[in-house]
Amino acid sequence: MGKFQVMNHPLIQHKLTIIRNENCGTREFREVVNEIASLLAFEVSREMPLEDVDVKTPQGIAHAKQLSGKKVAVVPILRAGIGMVDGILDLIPAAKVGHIGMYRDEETLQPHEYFVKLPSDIDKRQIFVVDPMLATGGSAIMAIDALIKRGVDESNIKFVCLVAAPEGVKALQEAHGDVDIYAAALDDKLENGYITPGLGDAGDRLFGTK
Ligand SMILES: O=P(O)(O)OC[C@H]1O[C@H](OP(=O)(O)OP(=O)(O)O)[C@H](O)[C@@H]1O
Ligand SMILES: O=c1cc[nH]c(=O)[nH]1
Ligand SMILES: [Mg+2]
Repeated sequence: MGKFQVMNHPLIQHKLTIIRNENCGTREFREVVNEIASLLAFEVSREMPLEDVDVKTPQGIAHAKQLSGKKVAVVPILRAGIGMVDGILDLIPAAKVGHIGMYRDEETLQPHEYFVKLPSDIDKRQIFVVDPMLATGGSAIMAIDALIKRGVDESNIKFVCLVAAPEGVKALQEAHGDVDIYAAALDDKLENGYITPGLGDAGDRLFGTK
């Protein structure tokens, strides 16, 4: 069973407070989302496997460590997930980036897939699916369905978000039990499909629409 973890690092919590504020403008929102994404990637990457390696320094041989696990792919769920990509690439610059386009019907809250473009070796990579918001869970579930359809094993997927609703966590765990879920916060509830208190519409706040 995959785990659900709230990342309580003080810098993550402080920065999340900044973007929750309704007076935080587009420029600052965009900047701080990337900063939080970096910090989340730092925390999540603690679990990456290492192997021993000897390296010749100017002074001798160091018995050192290097990453030994799968190469990484970051897969943002469009649009809002794009806001987290640069922050993660700052930390894992060699990662490839796939995109899954998904919009939620405002009436039914059902997700609709409109774009999928992934690295050709996606099934061999450690995947971080990123989206600031896990609300009903529909978009995350459908995005992960799209990866599984292309040969990805659920256990190679980590879902990283900023704010999660209890309803979304439950739905995602029920649909994809082996996916680990990481969030900066677990909020109270959904109201009319929006996470409450949440931070509003992440896509609109990132891109200055509406
Ligand atoms: O868990 P869910 O109930 O599926 O809701 C979460 C989704 O809703 C938002 O995207 P939206 O559909 O607003 O599209 P956008 O990113 O293009 O703004 C958000 O970025 C998630 O993708
Ligand atoms: O609260 C929410 C729910 C879904 N999508 C958002 O951007 N915000
Ligand atoms: Mg979306």
